This record gives sequence, C-alpha cells and structure tokens, in this order.
Amino acid sequence: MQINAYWRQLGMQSSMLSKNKTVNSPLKLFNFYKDSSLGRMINFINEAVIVVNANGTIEMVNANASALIGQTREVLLSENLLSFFSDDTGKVQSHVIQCLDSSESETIESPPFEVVIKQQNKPYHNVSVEISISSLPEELSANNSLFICILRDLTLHKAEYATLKKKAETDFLTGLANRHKFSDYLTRQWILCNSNNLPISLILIDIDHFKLFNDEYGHIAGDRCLKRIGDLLDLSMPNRDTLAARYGGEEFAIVLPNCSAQTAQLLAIRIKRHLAQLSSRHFVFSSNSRLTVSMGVATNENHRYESKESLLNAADTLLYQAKAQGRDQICYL
Ligand SMILES: Nc1nc2c(ncn2[C@@H]2O[C@H](COP(=O)(O)OP(=O)(O)OP(=O)(O)O)[C@@H](O)[C@H]2O)c(=O)[nH]1
Repeated sequence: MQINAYWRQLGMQSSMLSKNKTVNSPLKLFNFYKDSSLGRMINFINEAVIVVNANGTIEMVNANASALIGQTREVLLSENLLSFFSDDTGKVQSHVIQCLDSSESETIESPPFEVVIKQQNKPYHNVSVEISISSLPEELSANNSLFICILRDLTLHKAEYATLKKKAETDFLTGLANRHKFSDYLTRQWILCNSNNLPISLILIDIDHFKLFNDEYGHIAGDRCLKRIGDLLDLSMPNRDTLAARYGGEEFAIVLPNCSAQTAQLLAIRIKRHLAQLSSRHFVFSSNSRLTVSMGVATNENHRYESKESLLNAADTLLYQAKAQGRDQICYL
C-alpha cells in the first residue's frame, strides 16, 4: 500500500502527509538492513523490537515482536505499526506520530506508554503492551530517520497487579472487602451520590457478646462463625453496587449507594432474619440462647449529613443505641 494513502486511510492530518521525508520501499530496506549489524543485533535482544521509519512503516522486526503481534515478519514489513493498535480515541496514534515527527537532528526517547495491540493470529484478542520509542543515530539509519520501538507484554504484570490489589482489599478471614476498601468505596460513592442528588445508606452490624462465644467455643470456632456470617452478608447483597465489608473484629458494614432509608431498613430486617436462622442452626450457647446481632442504619437523603464521616458517625451512634437498648435489634432514625 502507498504510504501516503495509508496515512490518509488512518485519517492523518494533511500536514503530516506533506512532510518531505525520504522513505524507501520497506522490503528494499529490509534487505539492506537484515545483514547489517543493527539487523543482526535486534534478533539477539530478548525483547520485542520493531524498527520503523518516520511514517511508522515497519522496516525491521525481531522474532519476539512478530510473536507478540501474531504475524510473520514478512507480512509485518509491509505494514504500518499503527495498524496493529486498538486505539478508539486516537490518542496513542497522535502520541506515536508526535514521537516520529521529530526533526532529523533531534534525539527522541519517549517515556514508556501503554498501547493495546490487536493480536493477528487470535481474532478479537487484544494484549496490553508498554512501548518506548527512541530515535536511532544517523550512522545506523542510513540517511533515513529510523526509530526503535521496544514493546513489553503487560499481561503477566497486569494479572499480578490485579491479584495483589485484590489481596490488599480483601479481609483474609471472611473474604469480604476489608476496612481499607470499605473506606475507599464509601468515599467514592459518597461523592457520586451527592453530585447526582441520590441517597446513600450505611448499615453497621456488630455481633452481640462475641467474647462469650469465643470463651465458650474457642477462637477457631469464632473464626468459622465470622466466616459464615461474612458469606451470608455477601449472599444478601441486593446488587453489584452494594458493598459488604468486615469493618473490624466482629463488626461488619454495608454501603448502599442510591438506596433510600426505607429500602436500607428493609434490607437490615431481612439480613437480621437470615442471621437468626443461621444462628439457631449453628451458633447456640450452652444456655440455649443463640448468637444475635445489633445494627445501626443511617441514610443521607436531602443533604442531611454534611460528610461521609457524619453519616458513619450516625450509623455508629445508632448501633450503640441498639446495644444500649438490650442488643438483638436494629436502630434507625
Ligand atoms: N475468633 C475471633 N474472634 C475475634 C476476632 N476479632 C475479634 N474477635 C473477638 O471479638 C470479641 C469482641 O469483644 P467485645 O468488644 O467485648 O464485644 P462483645 O463481646 O461482642 O460484646 P458487645 O459487642 O458489647 O455485645 C473479642 O473477644 C475478640 O477477641 C477474630 O478475627 N476471630
């Protein structure tokens, strides 16, 4: 494909098209470069390496890069690097063009940036890649501005990051969100609900006399009890926006964005009923009484509270009111 026609097809600006840069046929250049020291060197680099000219046409490519894109070297050589990017916004294209559009005397070393590559051998399969672009010195370019692009597959890195992030946000014992995640989520949802004039509710749940349960059955049974309560809360969440978290030792919290006071109260009643059923079956003291919970429910409607901290304080006060009034009950305004 003619290079200028290619750029037009990509919708490039006419100023870019009119740049008077010397561009030889890629195949001709490939034959020229493949036996050069540069050509031999990139084959030994243990990274995916692509050399492009100022128009983005691929002039050299090593085996790692060819495997990453999922296309043979021969096919890649007649293509433009940008045609393999998945770039709906066009931001990556403009950035690459900016890097390649340097004057010939200028040395370019772009900080690495992320692009998504459409893998050619796996339809609809995209891979996130970090790319850095540097201009090659004149003696290696044979009078033709050349740029070396190093591509690093981010798939493994992203998977590891996701695993670590999940771990950092999860309570080890119950598998619910931990307090850190709860706090972040409440902050985000508080801002979102307030800016959209939507209510937001909070339920705090504290197990009654849990110390007695631990004293009677031991800490391992206590842990099992916390885990089962966590599972039940998780199963009771009405939608994906609702977040159940372990707030402290034997305390749980539920964030309910876009949820009215009435709906939050009904949910609290339902959860308490389910917990009572679970308790009657599994968590009964030798005195024959079962494990119970106390709950505080607060809702920010019509800007009742000035901050998320005030909402949290309100739910906490209501929870302690439930404790003070004899436990095993729900308090709300
Ligand atoms: N097994 C187990 N126990 C825990 C864990 N975290 C906190 N606890 C126990 O929870 C109990 C909390 O005791 P308190 O704060 O006195 O509260 P309580 O006995 O539930 O009494 P009230 O809240 O006043 O009804 C303590 O005995 C803690 O050891 C945990 O991860 N596992």
